[in-house]
Amino acid sequence: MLDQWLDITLDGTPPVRSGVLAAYGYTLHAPGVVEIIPAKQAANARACVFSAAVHGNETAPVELIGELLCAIEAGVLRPGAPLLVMLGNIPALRAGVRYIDTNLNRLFHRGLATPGDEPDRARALMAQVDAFYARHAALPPLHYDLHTAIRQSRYPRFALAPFSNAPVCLAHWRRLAAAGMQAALCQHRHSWTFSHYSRHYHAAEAFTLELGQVAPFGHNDLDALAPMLALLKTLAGGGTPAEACTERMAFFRVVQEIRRESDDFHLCFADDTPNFTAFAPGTRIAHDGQGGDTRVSGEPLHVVFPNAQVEIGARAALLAARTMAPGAPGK
Ligand SMILES: O=C(O)CCC(=O)N[C@@H](CCC(=O)O)C(=O)O
Ligand SMILES: [Zn+2]
Repeated sequence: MLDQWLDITLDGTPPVRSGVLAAYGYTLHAPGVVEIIPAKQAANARACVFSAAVHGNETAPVELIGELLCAIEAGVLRPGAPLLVMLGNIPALRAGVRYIDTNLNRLFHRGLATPGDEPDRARALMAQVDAFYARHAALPPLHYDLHTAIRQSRYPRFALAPFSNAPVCLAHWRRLAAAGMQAALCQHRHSWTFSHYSRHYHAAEAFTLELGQVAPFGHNDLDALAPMLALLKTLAGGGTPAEACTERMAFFRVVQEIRRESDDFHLCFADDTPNFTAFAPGTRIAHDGQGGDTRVSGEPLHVVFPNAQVEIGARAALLAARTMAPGAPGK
């Protein structure tokens, strides 16, 4: 069943809703939401949420989670931790597009009152996460929301830490370094993404993980993601993840968010500029008919997720400053 989970989700016709095997039980709680409960919970187990396809055209994370579920189904991986696997935007996944009406990854807020299919899906996903963490309240909560980026990147694999007053534990960064993440970006304010939801409302170890560039199914470089798959398997098995020195990663903090305020908006650099490209102080980055010009001030800043085509009022780019690696000598 688990190895056909993507097909079942896309067809919308699950043959069975739950099952019990020797090593684990599973329950389909909702379309695209499956929970795996180990027969024997490991001592180091965390309550693990792995989500993918919050943007429907980001296929590498779906393939990666498919590999994980196949390993469990084949008996190669014995679950040792409760695991909630979620596919975010199923209609967008079917259509191979980022979203249908609005960006699902801006809607994860308990006060969300907007009507519509994507807001309804955000409410359903938030409720599933709440119920899962409540069922496993004795375990540390963890949420990896897996994505791929629209553009090329100077660091193809990078982690975003949602805004929080509590710093990220050094061990969490060290795990991501061992899993092949090449950079980290700490958000400077609430952003109402799915990983932010778990961090903000559940104090989970939560990250958005960018795992390369958007590509159609079958065109993703899963070899580059082998260390990340190993981390997902270790967490699902309830094991102790490998750690590596944080100096392997480049660290950044967001200092400014550029929003598109009007139709008359453009970015002042080439469309193929990779994520994390640095711009010197004084450089004009964006022009908006309503908001005016945005220029780099103070220190060189690195542009991340530039996208002039976003909805009016939405984030069109982040500007980030380089910081020291946490735990590096001298810190
Ligand atoms: O490449 C892009 O422009 C967007 C890739 C993407 O979907 N990124 C996430 C990041 C979430 C966060 O800011 O934590 C998003 O934009 O939702
Ligand atoms: Zn995404």
